[in-house]
Formats: sequence, structure tokens, C-alpha cells
Amino acid sequence: MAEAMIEFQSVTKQYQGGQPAVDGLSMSIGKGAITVFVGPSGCGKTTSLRMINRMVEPTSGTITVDGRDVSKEPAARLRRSMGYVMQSSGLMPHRSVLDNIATVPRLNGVSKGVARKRAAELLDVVGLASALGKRYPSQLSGGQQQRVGVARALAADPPVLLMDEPFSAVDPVVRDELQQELLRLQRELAKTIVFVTHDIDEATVLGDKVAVFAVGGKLAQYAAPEEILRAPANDFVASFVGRDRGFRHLAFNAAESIRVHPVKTVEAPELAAENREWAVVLDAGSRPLGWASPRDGTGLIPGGSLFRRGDTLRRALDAALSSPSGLGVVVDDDGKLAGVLKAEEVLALIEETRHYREDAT
Ligand SMILES: Nc1ncnc2c1ncn2[C@@H]1O[C@H](COP(=O)(O)OP(=O)(O)OP(=O)(O)O)[C@@H](O)[C@H]1O
Repeated sequence: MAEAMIEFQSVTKQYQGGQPAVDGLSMSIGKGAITVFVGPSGCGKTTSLRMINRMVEPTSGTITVDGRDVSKEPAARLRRSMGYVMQSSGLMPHRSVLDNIATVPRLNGVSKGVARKRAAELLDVVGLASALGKRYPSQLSGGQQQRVGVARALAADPPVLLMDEPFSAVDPVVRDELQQELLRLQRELAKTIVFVTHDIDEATVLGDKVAVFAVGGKLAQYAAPEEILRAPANDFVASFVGRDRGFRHLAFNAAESIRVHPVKTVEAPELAAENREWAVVLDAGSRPLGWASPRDGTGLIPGGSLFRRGDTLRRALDAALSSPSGLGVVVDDDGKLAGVLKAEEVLALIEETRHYREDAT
């Protein structure tokens, strides 16, 4: 396990008069990794996150960041030393995007010119066009606002980023983009990120480690995502990760040794010709457009998802199951047809992987 950056030692939080929101939490959060807190609503994820930067004070127990007890640090300075991103971007509406990003460096005494220059660089880092810097937050889409929120959190180059459901208010496509962008950024920046979500898919995509919380602020399981999907610690975790967990788990296995078979192909203009078997319809650049069925005159049938070499077993199985011919279309890096794969061979590979794992344990 990586060196610890944040430690919870028997931390409890009891708001006035209620059950504990967080109950005796002890855990160690690795440096330079993404740790995800996941669980149903009200299980104490946000409370746990906010105790790290003292937006919430624990009732008992100790939290240390980089070896230092946070309760001994001045709260305002502590907060500024960590990036914080939340669900609504929390941007100041009457300030431009650039000024929003520059806020914390300005509070830390950085000159306006330097802070703005850095803010402009950060726009690029989070994938936004520089022209957006002059706009006001309300002139951006939800996804763009969240990117600005991430840029603002990164502005003072903090070692720790706290993210509270930052992508949950955007649509699934944008959400997927933001997740991939965060993973890309993290490969370069290697921050210690604590990320709260109630979505198990998001948790398993992003987390190096995932902490599953149960209601009452109890840690139900804390492990690598593949382990949580493969071996839930108890019934609560099993039901929380859901019925699809077996399928999701396939996302952790590369389908490297899957067999790729040749397939009959036709070019789009030949579509009217009679086919004896399913054929992949190609464009002039050998990229798949869809299928021609073994009948006459049905035209182009939309294809299923594509499998790229190096993709996971989950994608391999999906390519086969979503294909009208039952054969998954395989493409190489530049999108050209490489061949097809078969569902039964994906299943055989899944079996093989399972036996391999059993042998290893
Ligand atoms: N300021 C507060 N005062 C009193 N009770 C609170 C306060 N904040 C949170 N709680 C209670 O503490 C418990 C944990 O809340 P918390 O927001 O940490 O959960 P969560 O897992 O982040 O939930 P969600 O996913 O719904 O945001 C809940 O029962 C909540 O009602």
C-alpha cells in the first residue's frame, strides 16, 4: 500500500441529538492516489470528507494530514491548503471565470497578474478554451462549470484535493468525459484525491481504493475496486454494488488473448448484392460502417459497440452481445477493421481468468 497521506483514527461525528453520522472511523488514505467514499444517501460520506479540512469538526478522534493533526492547524489556512470541488461548482457568479480560478492564489498573496496567468494555464489543463476565461459562470454549461471548479481547486497546487459529488449534476455523457479527464489529469499530477459519490460505477472507474460506507457512518469495506466487486465483504456491500457486479468486474480484465477471426467484408456500394453470410460493411478507409445480413436488399444494419485491441473483457462481451450478427467487431488503433470476436470465446476466456485467479489464491 502507498504511503499514507491522510489518517482517520477512531473518528466519530455526532450532530446534535442524532445517531452518529460517522462512527469510529479509522482508515488510512494513500498519497498520490484516488480514494473514493461511496455509499447510500446519509451514510456520512460528506461529513467524513469535510472533517479532513475542518469544515466539520469531529466529536472525537484524530485526523492527520501528512502527519500533522488537523485540529492543531488554523482552520482557514488548512482549508486553503486543500483543493475543494463540490456538486454545484460553487463559483462566484459576479466574477469572471479567470478571477474565480485565481481566488485562492490571490488570498495566498500572489499578485493579480501572476494569478491570472496561472489561471489561464489551468483553463487549458482542464480542457477549456482560453476565450471562456472572460465569461461569467452562468454563461457556461454545467460540465464547463465543473471543469472550472476543478481548475480553481488546482490553482494553489495543493497536494490534497477533496471532491464532493463533483460530477453528479451533469448528464451521463459529460460525466463520462469528466471522469476520463480527471484520470488523465491525475496521471500527470498524482494528487491525493478523496472523492465522494453515491454511484458505484463512478467509484470503480475512478478509485485506486474504494471505501464503502454503510448507514450510520460505518466503514463496510475498504479495498481496491476489483476486490469489492469480486468479493464483497458482506451482504450490505453485495447489495450496494448491485446485481451487475459480475459484469462490471469484467472491466478489470484485459481481453488480450481473445481470438480475432477473419470476416467477410463488403464495401458500401456493393450492399445490394446477395450475401450468404453476415458481412461487415466498410467505408473506403476500411473502417466498419455496420453489417449486411445474409439476405438480399436489407441494406446497412447498424453495428454494435466496437472492440479495440487491448480493451477489457467487458467491452469484448458487449461488442459480441450488441452486434446484430452475434460477432463482435474488432478494430485497430486507427479504427480499421481487424476482424471479429465470438461471445463463446469471450466466455471461455472469462472462465480461464477465473480458474487462474482461483489457482493464485
Ligand atoms: N449539519 C448537520 N446537522 C445535523 N445533521 C447533519 C448535518 N449534516 C449531516 N447531518 C446528518 O448526518 C448524516 C450523514 O450525512 P452526510 O451528509 O455526511 O451523508 P452523505 O453520505 O454524504 O449523504 P448524501 O449522499 O445524501 O450527501 C445524515 O443523517 C445527515 O442527516
